[in-house]
Amino acid sequence: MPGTIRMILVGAPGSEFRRAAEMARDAGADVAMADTPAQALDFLREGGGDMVMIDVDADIAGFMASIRAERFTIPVLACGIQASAERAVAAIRAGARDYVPLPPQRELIAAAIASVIERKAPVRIGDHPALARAFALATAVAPTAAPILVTGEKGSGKEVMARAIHEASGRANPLHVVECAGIGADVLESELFGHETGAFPGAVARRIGRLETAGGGTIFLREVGSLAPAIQARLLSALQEQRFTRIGGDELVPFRARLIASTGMDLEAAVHTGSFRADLLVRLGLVRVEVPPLRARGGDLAQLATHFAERLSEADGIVVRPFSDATLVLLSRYAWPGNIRELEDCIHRAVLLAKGTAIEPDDLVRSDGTRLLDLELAEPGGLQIESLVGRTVEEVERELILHTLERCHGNRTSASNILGISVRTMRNKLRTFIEAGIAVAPAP
Ligand SMILES: Nc1ncnc2c1ncn2[C@@H]1O[C@H](COP(=O)(O)OP(=O)(O)OP(=O)(O)O)[C@@H](O)[C@H]1O
Repeated sequence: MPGTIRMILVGAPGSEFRRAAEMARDAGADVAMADTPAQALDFLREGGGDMVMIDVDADIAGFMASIRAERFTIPVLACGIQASAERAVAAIRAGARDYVPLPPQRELIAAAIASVIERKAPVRIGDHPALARAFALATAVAPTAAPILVTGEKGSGKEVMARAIHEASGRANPLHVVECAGIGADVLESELFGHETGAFPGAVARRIGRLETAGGGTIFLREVGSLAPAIQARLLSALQEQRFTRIGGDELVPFRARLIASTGMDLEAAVHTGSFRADLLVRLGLVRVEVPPLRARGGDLAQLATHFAERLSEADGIVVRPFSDATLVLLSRYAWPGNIRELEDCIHRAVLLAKGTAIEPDDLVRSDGTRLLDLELAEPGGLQIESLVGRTVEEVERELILHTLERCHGNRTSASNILGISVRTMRNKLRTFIEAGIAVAPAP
């Protein structure tokens, strides 16, 4: 099933553990039962995994040390039958992310899975033409093996797009999501390519990497612009040769997976500064799908806000309140630099804060505590044509470009998308502005 997660359950094969495994399967996980931490490590080395649930009585500290040494980045939850609070706390101190009591409760197991792995149901809200065009392109190329580069601002829905492409591709294996930002280069290299025994001091056994476990499935590289140069070189070679070697080995492993990469960066600029390989960008960006920023998606905003308000109210057991008209206006005037993720968080806070019959402007608060009402927001459609009379087209165009760029926090691709011009045209215009000594918002 696309999106299935692999959970490794470590503990004595008693009935409570079997029951927990059944519930995890019901919650959508693919469960492998390991009797010991050593067997769990073998499972991880051979087939990878998305989360581990381990008996609170097992040597959790030792297990955590092993997975760190072997460069696994996997969330671990402790579980146990009538464990004392001290044991649960000790497990968390040893590195477990949470504690789940056994006998298992269905909701707790489901919540544990959902909290650790953000299993995003492929809900896709929105039908704005810019998004529809992006989906149409993505669907058209989905069945091919061509790599796809999904671009767009932070939180705009690039992973949602990648999941849609994967589903439309008909590839049976789950989507393998690999986070490239904020992870050490060594750890990421093992995660992707695997390693052989003795490849580095902690490599006590062979590990199979994502490129191998993915088989003929799809690998989604989030924030590909963060890849270290050595990994870029390895990845390029894997794409060119359709095979690769594990770290420290010389066996050639076939590479059959489809690659989807996402970026919120201007990769052309990264190529320019030398932090990203031009040849890799050509390979990865054979097909580009641009996810538009939320502020450019018109009516999608109200649709998404309503969807989140309903879903989050229900999840929190709160009565579903509609948005007042003033709230809808305020939502449409804010620029949403964090895009759909920011909208979702803001609506969640509003759902919790609202006390009246509707969600009011007062209930819209940013994560830093600022009320949207207190911000100076642009009036949609507030542009007075009269104010333009007497100015040259060139002047107005320049102002429009510079303001749009500023609202997009310097992101050239997003700004050109909103303006309906190519990135190349945008760059040429910006060059002429800079040459004329006009300040231009720097690229993010
Ligand atoms: N069309 C959509 N319908 C409903 N929810 C959406 C849609 N697009 C995005 N979301 C939600 O918005 C959030 C951000 O989406 P996603 O993770 O795909 O963004 P992203 O661009 O990949 O983020 P990042 O820049 O951090 O990598 C997620 O919670 C996702 O479920």
